[in-house]
Amino acid sequence: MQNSTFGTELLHRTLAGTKQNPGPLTHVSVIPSRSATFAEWPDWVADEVRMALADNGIDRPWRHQVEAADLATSGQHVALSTGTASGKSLAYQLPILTALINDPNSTALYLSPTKALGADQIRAVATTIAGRRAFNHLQPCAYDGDTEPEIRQWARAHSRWIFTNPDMLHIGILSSHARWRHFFRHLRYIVIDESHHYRGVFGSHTAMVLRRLLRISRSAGGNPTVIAASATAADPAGALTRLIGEPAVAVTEDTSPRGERTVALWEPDFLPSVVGENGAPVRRSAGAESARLLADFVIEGARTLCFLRSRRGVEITARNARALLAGTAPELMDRVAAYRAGYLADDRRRLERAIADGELVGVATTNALELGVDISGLDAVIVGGYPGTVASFWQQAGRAGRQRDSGDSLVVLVARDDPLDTYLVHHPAALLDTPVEATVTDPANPYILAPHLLCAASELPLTPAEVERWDAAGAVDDLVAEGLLKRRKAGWYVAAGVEPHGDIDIRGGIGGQVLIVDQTTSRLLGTVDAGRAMSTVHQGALHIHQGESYVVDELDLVDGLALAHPEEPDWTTSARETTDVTITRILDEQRHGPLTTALVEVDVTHQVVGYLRTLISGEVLDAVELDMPPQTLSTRAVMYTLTPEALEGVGVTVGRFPGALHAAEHAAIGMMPLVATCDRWDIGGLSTNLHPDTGLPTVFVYDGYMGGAGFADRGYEAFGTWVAATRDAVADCRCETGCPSCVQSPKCGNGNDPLDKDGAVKVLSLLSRQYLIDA
Ligand SMILES: Nc1ncnc2c1ncn2[C@@H]1O[C@H](COP(=O)(O)OP(=O)(O)OP(=O)(O)O)[C@@H](O)[C@H]1O
Repeated sequence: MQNSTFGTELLHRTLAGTKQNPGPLTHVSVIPSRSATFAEWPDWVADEVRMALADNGIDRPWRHQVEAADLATSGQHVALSTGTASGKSLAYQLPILTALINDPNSTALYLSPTKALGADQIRAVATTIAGRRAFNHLQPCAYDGDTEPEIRQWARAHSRWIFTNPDMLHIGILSSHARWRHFFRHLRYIVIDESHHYRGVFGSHTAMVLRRLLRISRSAGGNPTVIAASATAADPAGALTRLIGEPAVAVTEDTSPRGERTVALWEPDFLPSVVGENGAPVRRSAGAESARLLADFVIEGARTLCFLRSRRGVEITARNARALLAGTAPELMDRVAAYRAGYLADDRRRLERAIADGELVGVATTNALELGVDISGLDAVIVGGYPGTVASFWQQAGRAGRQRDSGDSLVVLVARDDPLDTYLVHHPAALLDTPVEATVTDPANPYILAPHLLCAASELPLTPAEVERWDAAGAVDDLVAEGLLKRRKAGWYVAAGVEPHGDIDIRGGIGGQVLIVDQTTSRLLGTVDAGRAMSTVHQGALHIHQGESYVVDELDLVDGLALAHPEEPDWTTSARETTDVTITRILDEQRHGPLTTALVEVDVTHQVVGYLRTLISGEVLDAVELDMPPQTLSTRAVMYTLTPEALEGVGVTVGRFPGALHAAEHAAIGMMPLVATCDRWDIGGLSTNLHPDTGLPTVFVYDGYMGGAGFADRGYEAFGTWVAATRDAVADCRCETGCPSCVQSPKCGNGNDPLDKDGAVKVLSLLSRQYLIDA
């Protein structure tokens, strides 16, 4: 192991208590500390701004802050991509505050993916300008779903810096842009904070909302410059360009100071007496292992944040850590708490203060604390389960370090029972030396584009130049044919009576919605995309809402209602569904000897046939049958075929085709997030030893959204990297015949049967070899 440092010492002391053989630690790296590089204040920065910052303890800017601010001031859209707590806020505050002082009419718009982050940023700005007359007329104000109607009216009339989110921008601002005309005419800057969050379907919707924002502002006479901030973005300039549809430049060199950071990768052991599906072994859960580490770190006096993927996981981990402390250090029990979205704002603020001033030593949290909230300077971060993207991992890791004492810190990633987690803890370079993944968006998806075209046309007539720029001619023709758009001299208008804004749920996905209602109180708990309702809120499904759990009593597809009641069972549910795929169009195809890969349009027909109930330990309680109608999804898929001869040539006999292809498909789905910014629940798959459209053994991996979300396209582009990593993940797993860490899938329609782990390694090796030979 490396030099004795804060992180490695803390690890050593923690490991002293584990008996596992081989030990849980699969890798340790030490990232050295770095000192700050300062720059001079640019001449254009208003004196009042400089003085306000100095009073807030900022005497000199770091170089990257000035670089980004200079670019924005010169009118270039800029993406600032530097580490967590590297002062990205200052980089946009400098040009905005200066512009707002110099031009008493100018305005600014701040967008964040969550309301909590927006609230945090307003507080930061309010603190900076508090008590200074020069800033009296700024009136920064939140404008989101929580803002009272009177305040909204006031904000429209008086605020020069509005803090909102893409949802509100779409439904509450662009839809009534005439009332915002003065604001848009003088709009100088748009901030897109945490811009890597705009990915997949949400990102594609947001991309269209931003294009609409820019056109409305320009038509009102404004000419805003976009400043995007993200702790971690691959190709930040390209990502921002894709998001706003206009050229952007990037600043990526982080010049803020940082303490030494030790990163450890940790794989929990198998549980000796627990049996999973089809007799597979089960590892100790990432939550249970994280609770143990959290308790250990707290005993060592290390201020620790522990990130878990679910709200339920957060509650259980905090409870388990406290239970462990009850036995060894009861005086520390009250210094461990849970934090997640869904708590009341006051409770959250209280917890944030308690974390900041050290009253709380250990906190289990969801990614609610990953975004922006200015909490840093902690000693350790436990990441309980890979958060899905390299970007999120670094964002969470970045909560430790800097500010306090030496700023040295320890970050531990605890693997979950999942092929991607297994792969990463055994291939540290894929996590630690890899640039973060490119965000995937697909605003050209006709199911996303068409409703936004209607919104755009209802806001201002669509011009031929815009239709061309948005590559929307086909979609516009379809909308005209449906009678929703009308062509007139000045462009396209919406037909009378069409009110398109309310039909788009920019986070929910595509298509209609099913309402989830607590039938004991008639309270609306939330909504789910109609296409996903049968697999997520079927009768008997466990539904978690803001940390409270509910069990669904009835799913009424005709009325679009799922009726549930509160219940805290000790099991979770996962739907089992059967799937058929038909190829409707081949978009691109490549032949590599016996292997053919293709990007295709497909119709996927699903039928939910039942669900499994699984105990928190991973043990399967039972399987329940359901009788549900089939439904069809038109989407895009990446697919491959192999000839039977090639499969037999690598030792997979005909009888083993189904198990080998099925296992290879599951693992590939689990590994897709490595190359595309998606979750395994965003995609689905099908494998068959003989597909009617190809006449060959075939595997499909498709986007789980109408029209696709761009994931299959990424899988097709990055096919070589994706299958090679999948092969390694399966081959490296220490189980004998397959487990959830490699080839079992938590949502398999066939109960994870048949699965042939050895066959999958042979198939994946063949794919990898063939693809490389002929690439
Ligand atoms: N030039 C500077 N000199 C000293 N401190 C600074 C400087 N710039 C920013 N800071 C401080 O660094 C801390 C982190 O800044 P900030 O929250 O803006 O970072 P961020 O990059 O936006 O964080 P996140 O990744 O959480 O969005 C704040 O406490 C801020 O006051």
